[in-house]
Amino acid sequence: MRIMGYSGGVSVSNFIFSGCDTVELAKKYGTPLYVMSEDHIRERCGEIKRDFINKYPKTKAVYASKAFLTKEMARIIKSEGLGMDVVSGGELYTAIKADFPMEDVIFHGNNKTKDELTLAIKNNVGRIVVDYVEELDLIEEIAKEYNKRMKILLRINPGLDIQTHKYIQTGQKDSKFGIPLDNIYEVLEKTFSLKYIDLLGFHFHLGSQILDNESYIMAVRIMADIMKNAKGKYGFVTKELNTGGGYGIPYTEEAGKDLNYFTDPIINEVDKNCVEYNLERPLVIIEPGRWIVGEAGITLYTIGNIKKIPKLKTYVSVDGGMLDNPRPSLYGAKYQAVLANKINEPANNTVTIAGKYCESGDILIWDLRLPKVESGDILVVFTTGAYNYSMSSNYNRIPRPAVVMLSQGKDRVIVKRETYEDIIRNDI
Ligand SMILES: Cc1ncc(COP(=O)(O)O)c(C=O)c1O
Ligand SMILES: N[C@@H](CCCC[NH3+])C(=O)O
Repeated sequence: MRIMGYSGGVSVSNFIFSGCDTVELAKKYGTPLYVMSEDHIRERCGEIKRDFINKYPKTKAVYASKAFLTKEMARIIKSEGLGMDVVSGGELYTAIKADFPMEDVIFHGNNKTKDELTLAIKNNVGRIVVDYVEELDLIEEIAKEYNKRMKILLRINPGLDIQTHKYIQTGQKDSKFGIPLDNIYEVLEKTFSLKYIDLLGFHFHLGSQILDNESYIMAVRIMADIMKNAKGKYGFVTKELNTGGGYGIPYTEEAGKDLNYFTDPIINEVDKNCVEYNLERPLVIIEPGRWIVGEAGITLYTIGNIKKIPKLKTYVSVDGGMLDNPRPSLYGAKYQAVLANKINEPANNTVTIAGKYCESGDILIWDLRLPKVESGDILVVFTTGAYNYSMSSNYNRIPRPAVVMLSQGKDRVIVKRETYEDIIRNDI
């Protein structure tokens, strides 16, 4: 695997991440502990600016905040000059509270509630991405009430089955997301009839953890066709084309991909089609989430129970599991890990890393090669920056871990560890 941003490499005996000793972090903050590298996040944002925004005219990048969002993360994204994609009232509220510029926020969702849309419209979010025709009426009604004209994009379902886990595909025809190709013109006509809605263009999102770039090329062709027809039929000029996110990252054996691998073919295909159809090239937007934060995160655990089943398996239990990282149990996702305090010892043993929750499916890693494991060792699981903290839960009434941010060898807490009091806070 590619260990990006793990600057500092390996010390004498402990694993160093982003310039900090992970065993010391575990001692200082306790475990389980989410650890994020601000240096890595900023490196990724830098790559986006260098190889996309500054390389091509009329481009914009927004961070898909569902991957990992806290107020501090919103401040980092703001300072990097990227926009933000939110998908719920809670994500939007976090952005508001972090003073994120609202004109740079794009609001998505396949079933946004009236309250959520009202919050978005009152706060002047930059774009609402409309997922279904009736949503137009709801936006029109609220926008009229607040006397605002809302800028929108239409989310098109391109009907493409891409290669990724079934649960994280979104652009296939049989999906809850987006307007089916067959309904586009009826939705367009409805949009043009509304007074408080300003249509800027189209959006697609194919899915997540995509490792090829062909799917994006195919989707752009489909969108170009829509842009051509919208111009031909209605004289509508597409000003913005949002090509979604989904760029895959290495978890175990996969090869890491630079941003260019995805974005160059997207831009080339948009340019090519616009020339061919005689269309003005729209602003091209990308929405990566995982690619920005996935490899920026690790999780630290302390090893407890070691259960050896003779001639079968060794279960090594950690003090976290499916609550802080539901991806293995949801998607069969695979992770790589090492013992932070035995980084130079040979990995001669095969063990299965189990969580501490009351579910047999609470397994973090099957058949992991590790040095001789002892209770008290610190396990580092890599690539947990995306869709771990953001998908964590309180099952079994267990408090969520803290999140520590590392920057240039210094650590700071950006989310406090939950307490038992937090768990019962809203109980009556
Ligand atoms: C609309 C939209 N944009 C962007 C993303 C970001 O996806 P990823 O984190 O895979 O880049 C998602 C999540 O899949 C999404 O639903
Ligand atoms: N939660 C998913 C990604 C879904 C992205 C949202 N459409 C994952 O962990 O891979």
